[in-house]
Amino acid sequence: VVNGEDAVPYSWPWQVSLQYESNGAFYHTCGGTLIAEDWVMTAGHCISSSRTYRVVLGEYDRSVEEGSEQVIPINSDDLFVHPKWNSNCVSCGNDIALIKLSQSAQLGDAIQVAYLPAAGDILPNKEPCYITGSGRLYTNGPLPNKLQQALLPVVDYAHCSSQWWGSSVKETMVCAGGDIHSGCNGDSGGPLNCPATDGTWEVHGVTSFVSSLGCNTLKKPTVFTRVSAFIDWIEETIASH
Ligand SMILES: CC(C)c1ccc(NC(=O)[C@H](Cc2ccccc2)NC(=O)[C@H](CCCC[NH3+])NC(=O)C(F)(F)F)cc1
Repeated sequence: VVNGEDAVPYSWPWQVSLQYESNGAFYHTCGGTLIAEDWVMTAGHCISSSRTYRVVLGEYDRSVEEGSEQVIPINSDDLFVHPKWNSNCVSCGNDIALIKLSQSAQLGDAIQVAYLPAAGDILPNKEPCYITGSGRLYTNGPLPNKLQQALLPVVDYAHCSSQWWGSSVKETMVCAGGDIHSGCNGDSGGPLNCPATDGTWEVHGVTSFVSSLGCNTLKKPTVFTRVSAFIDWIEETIASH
C-alpha cells in the first residue's frame, strides 16, 4: 500500500497473508480474505499450481510473534482459480481464486470472517473504501512489517472506463483511488473494505492490478475484482467442496 498508514492491530480480522514455500522458507506473496472458517478468497494471479502455499491469519506485525497468528497449510488440490481467469490477460478480469484451508481457522478477536456484498451490488462513485495489505510501500519498495491501510474512494465504472483506464477495465471490476494512495505488489488478492449501511464492513474487491508505470500512478486507480459479480461462483465452489 502506497502512502498508507499502520492499521489498528487486528482491526481487519479477515485479512490473511498468502505465503509460498521456497528452499524451506515461506514468503508473503499476496493478501487474501477469510470468507468462511475454512475458505480464503484471493486473486487468480496469486496462484501458480507448481507452488506450495500456506495461509497466515491473525497477523499484524510480520516481525513479531504476537501469539494471535494461525498458520494453516494448503493442499495443492484445494486451490480453485476461476475457470475464466487468463494469466495472459489481467484486463479480461476474473482475477479471483478460492483456497480451502486444510483445517478451520479458530475465530476470535484477531480472526473473523468477512461479510461479502449481495450479488450485483454496485458501489457509488466516491464511496470511502479502505485497501489493506502488506504489499510494497512504494513502487519497487520494501514490504512493511505492520499491516497497512489507505482510504481509497471508489471511481465508478463510468469514470474509470472513460477517462482513466479505458477499455482495460471491465464491469466485473471496481476501481478505487487514482491519487497518491494505491495498492502495490504484494497487496494482490487482498480486500477492498467498504462501509456497509449497518456500520460493518463488506469486502467488495480483490486487489488485482495497478499501472505498470508504477503503483500510485495518478489517474490510474487501483483495480479490483468486483466480488459482487462472483457471488454465485463463490457459493457454488464452497457448496461443492
Ligand atoms: C490491463 C493491462 C494493460 C495491464 C496489465 C498489467 C498491469 N500491471 C502490472 O502488471 C503491474 C506491473 C507492476 C510491477 C511493479 C510495480 C507496479 C506495477 N503488476 C500488477 O499490477 C500486479 C500483478 C498483475 C497481474 C498481471 N500478471 N498487481 C499488483 O501489483 C497489485 F497488488 F496491485 F494487485 C497493468 C495493466
